[in-house]
Amino acid sequence: MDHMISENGETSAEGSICGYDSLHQLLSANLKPELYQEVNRLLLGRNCGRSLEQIVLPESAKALSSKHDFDLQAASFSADKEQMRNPRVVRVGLIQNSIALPTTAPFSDQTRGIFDKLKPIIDAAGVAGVNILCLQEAWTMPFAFCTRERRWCEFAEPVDGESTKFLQELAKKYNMVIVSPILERDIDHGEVLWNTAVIIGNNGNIIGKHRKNHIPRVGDFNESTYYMEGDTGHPVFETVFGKIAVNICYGRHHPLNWLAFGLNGAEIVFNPSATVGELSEPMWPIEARNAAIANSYFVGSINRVGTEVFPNPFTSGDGKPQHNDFGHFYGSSHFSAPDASCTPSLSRYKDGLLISDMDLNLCRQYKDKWGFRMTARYEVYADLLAKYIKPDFKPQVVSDPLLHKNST
Ligand SMILES: NC(=O)NCCC(=O)O
Repeated sequence: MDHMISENGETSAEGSICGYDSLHQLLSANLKPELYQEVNRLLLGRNCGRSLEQIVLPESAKALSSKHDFDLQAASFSADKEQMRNPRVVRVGLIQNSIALPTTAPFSDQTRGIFDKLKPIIDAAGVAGVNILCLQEAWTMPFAFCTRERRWCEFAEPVDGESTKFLQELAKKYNMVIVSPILERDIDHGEVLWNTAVIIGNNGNIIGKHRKNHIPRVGDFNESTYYMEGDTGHPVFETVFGKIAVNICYGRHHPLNWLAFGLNGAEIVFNPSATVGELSEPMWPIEARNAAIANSYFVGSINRVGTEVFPNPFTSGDGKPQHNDFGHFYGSSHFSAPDASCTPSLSRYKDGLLISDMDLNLCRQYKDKWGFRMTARYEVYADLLAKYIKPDFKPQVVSDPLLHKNST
């Protein structure tokens, strides 16, 4: 197969951009092995000259992936052995998927179709011994927020609704923490909607929830039509497997959002997302990795896959023609680590489960090595931000006096 990339990155009729499935697959298919190894070292970080250690998965997980046609990948991050602490290795999973039925199907069938599609993938995570699993943003529904139509609100459900009940069973069965990002309907507070991640404990209990902090106002991401900025702060959930947090989708563009989860002690931050190629693909591998480095924690990035077509056309408010779809959700879910290493990404097109073993001791090891927390000088920035939010704030700009002399 020819592996050239078209200039505009357009999707070909076969549904793949000139036939490549992921950046790493593109590079490995086109570079000489010694060059690929060097590119890998730079792209994937410190482990990867030696390549990430492989995880041997049980045949039962592999069989589920073949039978139900989803991508199954696994890789392990390494950490140094310590004298005073035992390793704290946890197995973490990310699931990316396309929707199951057309957006014109009855809504309950659409949700049920996604449950049925995800069940074997979650089973695969379970039999593979995953301890913490995260699903994609608004996983129970098509990403209909582009439309601004009210009817898609019907997909919203309470934190203890149908999808939570479905996952509680599986969490209990597999002794697995599950992070479930849904469109939430807060029945007790006037039926208000939120973009929420429900944290389900390994005993099937609900540990808590987090509501998306930053709402996009870009392209067709008309999410402010549906819900408001979250009111839950930056909670870190202490689970039996480690301290986790959730930075939902567009929150990844806000370094202070990442920082806040870090200040609260997160060891793994999940970024369940829904984003499309034209808008964000070049940013995708950079932002999560940067957050993991800057905050000395692991990041799990998840994006849905496929193109979702809606019955009524909508515009992007940019003078371009109306259209019925958002563009291509490019998948590419992956993990990043505090030492700047990351896993190869899942496919741009296919449903998938990515599994990674990570020793959470690496977080402290990298705090000790780089001292970012010690050198951060938070008080300087606290002072600047306190001034910035005041109406009388004046930016600290020192102008060249000649600049103004010359212009008069
Ligand atoms: N779901 C969501 O917040 N998408 C916004 C687009 C982006 O952040 O790439």
